Amino acid sequence: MHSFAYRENALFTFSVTTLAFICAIASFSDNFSNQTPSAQMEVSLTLNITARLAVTIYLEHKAEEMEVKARAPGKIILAGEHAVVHGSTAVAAAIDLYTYVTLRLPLQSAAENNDRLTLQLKDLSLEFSWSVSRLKEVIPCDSNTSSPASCSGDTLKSIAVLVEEQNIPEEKIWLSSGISTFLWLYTSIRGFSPATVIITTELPYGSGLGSSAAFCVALTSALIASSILDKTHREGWSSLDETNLELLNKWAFEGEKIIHGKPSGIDNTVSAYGNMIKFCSGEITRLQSNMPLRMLITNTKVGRNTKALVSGVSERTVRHPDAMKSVFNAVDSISKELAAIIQSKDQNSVTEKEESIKELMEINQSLLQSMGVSHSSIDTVIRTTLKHKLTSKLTGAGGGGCVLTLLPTVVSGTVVDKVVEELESSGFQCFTASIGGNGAEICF
Ligand SMILES: Nc1ncnc2c1ncn2[C@@H]1O[C@H](COP(=O)(O)OP(=O)(O)OP(=O)(O)O)[C@@H](O)[C@H]1O
Ligand SMILES: C[C@@](O)(CCO)CC(=O)[O-]
Ligand SMILES: [Mg+2]
Repeated sequence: MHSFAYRENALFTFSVTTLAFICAIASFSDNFSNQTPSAQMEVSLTLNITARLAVTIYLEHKAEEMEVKARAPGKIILAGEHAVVHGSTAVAAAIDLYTYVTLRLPLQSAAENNDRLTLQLKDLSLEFSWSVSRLKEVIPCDSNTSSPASCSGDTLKSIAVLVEEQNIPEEKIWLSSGISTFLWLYTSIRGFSPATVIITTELPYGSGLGSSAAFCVALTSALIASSILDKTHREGWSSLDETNLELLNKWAFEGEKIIHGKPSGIDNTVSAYGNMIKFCSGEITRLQSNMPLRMLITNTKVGRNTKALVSGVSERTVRHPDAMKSVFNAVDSISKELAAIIQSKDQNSVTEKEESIKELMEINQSLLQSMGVSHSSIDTVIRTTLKHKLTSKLTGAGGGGCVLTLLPTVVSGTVVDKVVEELESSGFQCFTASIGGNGAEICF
């Protein structure tokens, strides 16, 4: 297991460094005054470096645990939600609201005194904890695979027993799928080992901004980062390399399957890779926006659940396959056109491009309505913004949740303030977020 290798490695380096340090001190006292100034400088430098290394490694060795942090962004879907599950193209962008994961792994001696896996959801003041032996007893061993695999129905049932034992408060029962996903991802990637995992998020839960994907991506990033051997301390956040990004995206997709049932993969992909993407049947095209894109995000605060909404659309598709096929085809065209406009370098004025985007959003919203995923709260936001000549569409799974309103460059701050005031007086919550930022990042 990684923590063992890490400790052994640290011990070895510690011994070698200490030896070098002692030798350096000995040579310092005997010969230092007889050396040339440049040789004296070299000895001082060696002493300095070895001393620092020894202290760092001593502290690391003395530390009882190793800590890795990761974060992953939420997203907005500009066009194509739901239809993307049925093979249409969709366009999504990362936003600068993140889910953060801190993974604390006890080193070997401390692990002997602590055999628990603990999950802390800090924003909700909730903590869940299992003994490692209980996890081993209940979760089948075949779930511990080194490459991304789906969680079988039987394993999920076993995990559900472990979640039930935690007596989640009734009003927070919607967390069950997230906690099952946590247990599946953790035990699959790190096996049955003790740890404390702390989660905080800036994203509203279950509101269309990809809280489930950001949770899966951030958690997987931290788990994968814990097995990267080069843990040289770096300032701030850094991205993962392409191989690890691909790996974590596959795991996060498996996690999303537990929460969503039948995800398209767009949410975990945009959270992992960041920026703006065009996505169709697993194929990712990274988009380079060539125009300013400002969106107001309104959270209707109407709770909903992506899994139920996605399966509602699938049921409608089974009942009316031909009609729904036409709907999905229309959405596919909308997404492709939108991606082309955003990327276009032609001389069309920004205003013209914004007019086209506005219309595409309107058509997309009508098609989402025909899929049965809109909601009266979404209609209220659309009507309110339309009074100010602004266009809105739902984003994510709909059924409540968040709504996007395009803010064209010509729209003044006064108009935006008025719209926000009106929306907030209806009990909604408005915010803006920067679009197209970084994807998953880690920090040691
Ligand atoms: N920080 C978190 N900690 C634990 N579980 C989480 C967290 N964030 C999301 N979840 C899980 O994800 C579920 C919400 O996912 P859901 O897909 O329904 O909404 P969403 O991802 O916010 O919206 P959308 O899928 O439309 O973008 C929650 O009920 C919970 O189980
Ligand atoms: C509704 C949906 O299209 C987007 C949810 O953000 C589901 C998915 O693509 O997995
Ligand atoms: Mg989701």
